Amino acid sequence: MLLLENEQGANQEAIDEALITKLCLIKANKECLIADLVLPNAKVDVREKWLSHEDGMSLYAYFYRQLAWQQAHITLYGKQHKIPRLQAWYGDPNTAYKYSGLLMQPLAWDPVLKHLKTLCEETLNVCFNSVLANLYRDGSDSMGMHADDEPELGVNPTIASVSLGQTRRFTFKQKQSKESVKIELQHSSLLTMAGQTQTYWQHGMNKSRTQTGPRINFTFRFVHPA
Ligand SMILES: O=C(O)CCC(=O)C(=O)O
Ligand SMILES: [Fe+2]
Repeated sequence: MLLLENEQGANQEAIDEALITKLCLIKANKECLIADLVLPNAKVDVREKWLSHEDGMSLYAYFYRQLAWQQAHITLYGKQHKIPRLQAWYGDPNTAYKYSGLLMQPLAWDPVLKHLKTLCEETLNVCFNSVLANLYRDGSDSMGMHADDEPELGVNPTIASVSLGQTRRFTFKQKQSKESVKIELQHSSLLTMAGQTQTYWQHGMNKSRTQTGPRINFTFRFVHPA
């Protein structure tokens, strides 16, 4: 019996190793179209079908199962609230990140997540050292309007945002005029926010009654070590 259990364990590990090797061979579509969003004082573009549909599905299934998803709490006016999504923060050892009063220590890179980072770096010619992973379990999970403008991201950060799973509507809102622009973030797409986007605009994702399937999003960043 013990032997059988050991054998099964070894087998499972072999499968995982093979799967990781396969996922680390995924390539991004170098020819995909780049659509620029027309937002004043911002630099935002979207690459739809940046990954093939099938590769995106395989990555989605792996990350859903494999990442250390947690439901964090934030404290607002002295009261604790569960944030309406699951999150995980991965990065190089010196990339602790403060977010809504939470100090998040990075988890060590998962090999497939590190590969996805490399694909973003190759596409954009930018270095990243950390990523916030978000899992929106259904349409009632969301992210409030915010700018990724923490000092540790530096001036005019480039942020690469990869979407897998359910398409969700994403909103940009100009900080001063409150003008808003909505786009649909599709499975396997890459959205890039750069230049002065975080200075002049907020972004976020409302709850949805129609877009109810689960979605995973990664925002790759470069955190300047403290
Ligand atoms: O889920 C998304 O598309 C956006 C996530 C985001 O804005 C963030 O992680 O800062
Ligand atoms: Fe953000």
